[in-house]
Order: sequence, then C-alpha cells, then structure tokens
Amino acid sequence: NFGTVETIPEAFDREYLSPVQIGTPPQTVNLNFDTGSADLWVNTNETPENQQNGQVEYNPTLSSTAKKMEGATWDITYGDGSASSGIVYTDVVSIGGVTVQSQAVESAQQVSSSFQADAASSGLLGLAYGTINTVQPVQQKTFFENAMNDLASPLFTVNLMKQAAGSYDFGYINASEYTGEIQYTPVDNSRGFWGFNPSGFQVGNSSFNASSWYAIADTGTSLLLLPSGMVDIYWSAVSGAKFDALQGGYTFPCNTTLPSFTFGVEEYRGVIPGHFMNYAAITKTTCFGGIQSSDALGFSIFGDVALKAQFVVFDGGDNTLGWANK
Ligand SMILES: N#Cc1c(N)n[nH]c1N1CCCC1
Repeated sequence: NFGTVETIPEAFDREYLSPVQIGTPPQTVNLNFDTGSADLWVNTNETPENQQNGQVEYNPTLSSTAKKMEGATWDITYGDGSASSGIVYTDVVSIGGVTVQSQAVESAQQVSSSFQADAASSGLLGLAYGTINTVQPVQQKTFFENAMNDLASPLFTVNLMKQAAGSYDFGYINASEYTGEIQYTPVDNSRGFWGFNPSGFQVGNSSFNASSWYAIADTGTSLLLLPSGMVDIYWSAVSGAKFDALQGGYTFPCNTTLPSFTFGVEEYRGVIPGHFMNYAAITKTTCFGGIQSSDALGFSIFGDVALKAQFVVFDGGDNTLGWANK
C-alpha cells in the first residue's frame, strides 16, 4: 500500500509538523518527522502538567489497542541539547493511510524546556535507522521500518516547502513533486543516519568547487550546517555579513540580496535560492543566516534550509538517497 500526509511549517520553517493517528479509536497528534533520529515519542497523560504548554496528548488508557511494553524505557538527547524520556507502549499508528498494527509509541514522562515551549508539537516521529533508537532493553523499529515491507516501494519521499504545506509520501514517488531527473546516491548508514557524500558546492553563479565530505539529510534540523571553509566563502559574498559570536553565527543586513547556494551530489546540482538563506530577523535590520558552520558538530547537516528546495527520496530498499530540484 502507499500513502501521503501533509507537513506544515512552523515559524521560520524551523520545524514541520504532520498529523499522525495513534490508537483505537484513532487519536490525532501533530508530530515533528525527523530523519535525524529514530524514536517515536509523544506527550501523553503521563507527561507532567508543568512540562506542557497546551500540547495535544495521546492517552493510551483511551485506546483499546494500546499495550504497555513492560520494563521498557527510553531516553534521548538531541544535538541541540534538548532531551526527553519515559516509558513505552505499542499501539496502532497510521500516517496518510499507511498503518502499522504494533508500533512502539514512547510516552514522555520528562521533556526539556524547548519541547515544553513548543505548544504546536506533540512530539517526534523518527525516520532515521532503528539502530539509533533509544528504547531499552529491546531496541525498537521506526514507523517506516515497520511499514516498509508492506509498501508498494520500500521508500518515503520528503517534499518540504518554504512557508507552505508540503508532504511526506510513503511507498511511491509522485512525479508531480519534482522537475528533471532524480539523482540517486549511496547512503552511509553506519551512524544510523541517512548519510551521503556531497560532491562540492557553488556560491551564486561563481565556479563549482569540487569537494567530497560526509553529510546527513536531516528534516529535524532547521539550518544547513556545513564545514566552516564553505560557510566563510558563502558569507564573504554577502556585503555586511559578519560572524557574530553573541548570536552564534553569521548575520547580515536584512535588505541584502543573497546569492544562491548550489550543492553537488555526484554529477547532480541541487540549487537553493538565495532568499532561503535568510533564516530569521534578529532585529529590524539584522538577519540570521540559514547557512552556518557544522565544525562544532563534527559532521554536516542538510537540514530544512536545504531540504525545502529539494525533493528527496529516502530509499530503505537499496539504502540510497534520491535528490531532485522542484
Ligand atoms: N539538535 C538536533 C536535532 C537533529 N540533528 N535532528 N533532530 C533534532 N532535533 C529534533 C527535536 C529537537 C532537535
């Protein structure tokens, strides 16, 4: 079978939320689909009231198909320092008409401040490899891994948009969502991520700089995080841009016209329009850049700033990533 679900951007396209049905009768919660992690966790009746800010909850006691996974716990910390933990149920989970009968649903008994403040998000749905799922003592599979063998094709596609509704499609490739040909490239999943090797980059209409490095395709990260050498070259082309340690990255005058950023995947060239690199205004006149350094992380992340300019195929059958412009 196959299905499609809309994904809606929050402010600044900092995250995208999609409706998910959990339990019987179905309870709909909006979750942050994250190809950079592998836990499906959600605010529930077990999440302390003082750690919530109006989030919609999943309540397993109201679901006839919910089963507590005795002795199972989970505990996750993300790269930005945010964290959550709790216990585990299995229940029926459906996304866009694709149903998994027994999906591990992780109930949050603790969530850190950034999750507490994010009133629109009821939790995360991990779409990385299950090898980095945090459930103990028995590691659990992701929704996609559980659904994959029943899908028409063992893949999902990501079509994020700048400040507009996009979609996650499961089990099929919708030719109307992209232009040109899809460039497939092998995935390095040794660290549990959808890792790949970009082949270079280009700022605006200048020459292409061939270079091979490791990066991950991560819908759960807002920005495009690259080696500082590339980031310095990009912002050196923007008059008034400067590295502002206080803000933690490059800022630039909001009224500046920004050059596009092109990345290579083998012979393919993915183009990110210049205005996508204006992430958010800090003041009326100073804006924060959407391309920032990944040096502190140790690896590059193609987050939403890049992904919203592309149509991306996450193929779990042959462990490849497919890239296309749109
Ligand atoms: N940091 C970080 C991060 C990442 N690299 N992928 N997803 C992340 N988060 C999901 C919710 C909070 C952070």
